[in-house]
Amino acid sequence: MTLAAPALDHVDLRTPEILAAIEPDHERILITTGPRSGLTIIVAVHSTRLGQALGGARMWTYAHWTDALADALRLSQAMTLKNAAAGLLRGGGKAVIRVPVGTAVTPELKRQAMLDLGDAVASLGGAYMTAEDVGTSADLMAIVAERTEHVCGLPAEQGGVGEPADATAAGVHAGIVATVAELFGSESLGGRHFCIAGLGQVGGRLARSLARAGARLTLSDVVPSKRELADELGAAWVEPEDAHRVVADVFVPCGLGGVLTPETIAELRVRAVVGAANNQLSSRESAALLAERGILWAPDFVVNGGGVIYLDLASVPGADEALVGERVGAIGETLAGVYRESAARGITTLAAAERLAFARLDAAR
Ligand SMILES: NC(=O)c1ccc[n+]([C@@H]2O[C@H](COP(=O)([O-])OP(=O)(O)OC[C@H]3O[C@@H](n4cnc5c(N)ncnc54)[C@H](O)[C@@H]3O)[C@@H](O)[C@H]2O)c1
Repeated sequence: MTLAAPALDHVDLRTPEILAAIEPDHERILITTGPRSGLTIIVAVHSTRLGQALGGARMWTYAHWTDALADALRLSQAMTLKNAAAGLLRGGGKAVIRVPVGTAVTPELKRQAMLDLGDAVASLGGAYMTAEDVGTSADLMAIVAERTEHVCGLPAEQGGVGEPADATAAGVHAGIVATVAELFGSESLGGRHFCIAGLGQVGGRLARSLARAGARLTLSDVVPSKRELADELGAAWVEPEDAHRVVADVFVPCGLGGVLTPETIAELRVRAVVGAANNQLSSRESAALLAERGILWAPDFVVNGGGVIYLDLASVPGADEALVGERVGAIGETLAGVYRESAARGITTLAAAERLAFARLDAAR
C-alpha cells in the first residue's frame, strides 16, 4: 500500500497530547535503531491473548520518533479489536519504521530497513507476525522473510498469498450490502447512491464491484488522474473537500483516517458511513454525533477486516479458498449483529463493536 496524497508526505501527530491520551496497556513495546538502516523501528505488541499478534508494518515519514511511537501504540490497539471482531485466533500488533523528514527512501534503504525489521520481529520470539501496510508491500515482506519466519503476505511466486486488498474490498462490499439491508429492508444495491472518497487499492476495487452491482456512484480522490476511473464507470466526480457533503445513500471513506470530525459529521447528507479507511473517527465523541444525526456508522475495524482474515487464513498451508471467501463475506453478518446490538442496547455502533471484541477477548482469559 502506498499513500499518494501529496499533502500528507509526513505525519505530525503532536505527540505530547496524543501520548497522554493513550493508555499504554501493551504487552511489549520494542524500540530499536536498525543497525543497517539507522532508522527507528517500533514494534508494539498490544495483546497475544487470542494468539500470536498480527498486524502490518508501516514505513512512513514522521516529524518526530514519538509520532511513530504514538501511531504504533494506537494502531496495535486497533489490531487487537480488529482481529477479535473478525473471530481470528490472533492478537493485535503493529510495526512502524520511522523515516525522518527529508530522508530519501531509496531501494537500498528500504532493503536495509526490512532486514532490520526482520531481526526486530525475530527477537520477539514469535509474539508478533508482520505483514505489509502503508509504505510496504508484498515484495518488501519477502526481504523481511530473509531474517524471520514470522511474516506473511509474500508474493505468490515466493509461496506467499500476496497483498490483501481484494479481500479488504470484498469485506467492505459485504458490509455495504448489510448496511443497505438494515436501512432499506433489501440487499439490492441497484440504484443506490454511494460516494467513495479514495480510489486506491481498496476504493478502486470497491468502485468496480459496486458498479457491477448496479449502484450509482460519485467518486473522489486527491489525485486528479483517478478521474479516469469515474469516466470508465460512468460515475460522477467530486473534489475531495466536498466528498462528505454529497447527497447520497452511503458515504464510503477509503482514503486516510480521521475523516469523521464534528465539522464533517454536521455536513454529511447520507444515511450511513461504511468504508475501508482505518481510524475514521477523530475521537470517540464522533460515534455519538453520528448516532445523534441518525447516521448509521459501520465501525472501521469490523468492516475493513477482510485483509487480515485473508492474510491469516489463506497463509495456512492447504487453505480452502472458498472457506476464506466465506469468512470475508461473513463480515456482513458480523456488522448486522453490531447494528442489532447497538439498537437493542441504545449504544453507539462503536460501543457495540467493542463489546463484541471484548467478549471474545474475555472468553480467552
Ligand atoms: N489495503 C488493505 O488491504 C487495507 C486493509 C485495511 C484497511 N485499509 C485502509 O483503507 C484505506 C485505503 O487503503 P488502500 O490500501 O486503498 O490505500 P491506497 O494508498 O492504495 O489508496 C488510498 C487512496 O486514497 C486517496 N486519498 C488520500 N486522502 C484522500 C482524501 N482526503 N480524499 C480522497 N482521497 C484521498 C489517495 O490518493 C489514494 O488514491 C487506508 O486507510 C488503509 O489503512 C486498507
